[in-house]
Amino acid sequence: MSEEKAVNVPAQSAGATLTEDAAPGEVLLKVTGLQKHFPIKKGLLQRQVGAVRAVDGLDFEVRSGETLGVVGESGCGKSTMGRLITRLLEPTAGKIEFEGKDITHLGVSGMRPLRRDVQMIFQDPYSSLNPRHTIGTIIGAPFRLQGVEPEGGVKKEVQRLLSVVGLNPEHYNRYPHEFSGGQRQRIGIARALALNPKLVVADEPVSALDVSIQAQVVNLLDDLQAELGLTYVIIAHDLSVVRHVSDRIAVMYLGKIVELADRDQLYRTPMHPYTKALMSAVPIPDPRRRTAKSERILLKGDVPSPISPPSGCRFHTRCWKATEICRTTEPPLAELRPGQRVACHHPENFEDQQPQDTVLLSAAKEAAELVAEEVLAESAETSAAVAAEIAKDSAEAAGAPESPEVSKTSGVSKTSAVSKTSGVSEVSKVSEDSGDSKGSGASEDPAGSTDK
Ligand SMILES: Nc1ncnc2c1ncn2[C@@H]1O[C@H](COP(=O)(O)OP(=O)(O)OP(=O)(O)O)[C@@H](O)[C@H]1O
Repeated sequence: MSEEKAVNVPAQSAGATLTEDAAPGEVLLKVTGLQKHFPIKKGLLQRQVGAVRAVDGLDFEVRSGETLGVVGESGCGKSTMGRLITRLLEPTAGKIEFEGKDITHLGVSGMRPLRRDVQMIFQDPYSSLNPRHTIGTIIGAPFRLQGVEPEGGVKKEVQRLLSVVGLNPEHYNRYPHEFSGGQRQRIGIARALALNPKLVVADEPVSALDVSIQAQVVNLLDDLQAELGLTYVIIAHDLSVVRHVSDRIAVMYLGKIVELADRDQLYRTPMHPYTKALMSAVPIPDPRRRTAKSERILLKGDVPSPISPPSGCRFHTRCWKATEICRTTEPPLAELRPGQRVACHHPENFEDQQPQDTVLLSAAKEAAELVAEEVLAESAETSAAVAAEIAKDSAEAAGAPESPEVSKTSGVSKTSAVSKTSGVSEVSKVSEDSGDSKGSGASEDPAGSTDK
């Protein structure tokens, strides 16, 4: 029996309450200037000699009822961010507000009510469940810790939660090792839902699971959200998981958000070169498009160390568009389009923000060798087209005669975009065929039949 069957969510029992406080769309969580620097200590006196700048100034909001996806390469600070907003870690600086209340430095007693409202689902369903406890004990633990007595008793409520996540309530007395990976993650989800939270932070909830099981757990999370009005922050290392579940997506690079946009906008017109590179690594499911020679951007080298991140734009050491200003000046996370914020001097699919800066850094020239020529040509074309459209719009809005304005503005951007990119194209030779860069074996859930 596959787990698929189990993805139905029974109606809530009379005793259970739905999240009612924040109306859908209202800001539930607000993060401002959030930082976490882990000190590096050395010597007998344990003197601080530096710091790992895991999270280095995040600003974002999570609205009630939405799913915010957070993506980025390993080590960019996603998990640290998740632990900060659930207050499992103390921030170095910045502010976290939950339902309008400042929770940044709440103590143990102040945190008690918040522990009910904000829950976390962890990546590894094998190590996050105590092997010596029955699943009844594991899922019932939050009630005991919070001193909550659910209507009908803990056992009844745990059994209800088991059926909510698609597991057999009769398996209350079984141990974690008797379940498959997908089922264990369902147990983790049931535990997270026990206290009827408002915000659930899921840190790589499916990356430890087989591909076939991943979709089932993602569907379960989706169904639970619709049924219970949950708000999610879902952390993943690539875009293939979050693209199906997120309303908005934040792309992180070296402790910072480089792009934050509505999901569809991000997929249609990514603006940060790093987003574009991440997207080009996602396998294309459409077999007709698979055969076409698709552009794939291979980023050169590893993510730089968060102990001493690069100056200016942190991505400049791996970006094929980087110019001098990228090395010296950090671009702000600016809303260049409604619903799309990006931190880039030379964004994709948009007017160049620093058109006067056309000389490529040598690192950019090297990176360009890894970027397919088609990507560079397309990038120049779309940037020029968008620039022309923006110029046209603003000319129309100003009521000015169209042609002189348009030709002037688009001319500037077009020249800069083309010259910059054509400079790159000269050194770009590589054109990659599409192909899966990731993927674990798509084997069946070994113990799927223990479900029912
Ligand atoms: N407790 C800690 N002490 C020191 N450094 C830490 C600690 N926790 C995380 N880091 C460092 O902070 C940086 C960000 O780590 P984090 O786990 O948040 O990244 P991530 O994007 O979630 O990566 P992954 O997907 O591999 O978990 C990494 O360089 C990591 O080594």
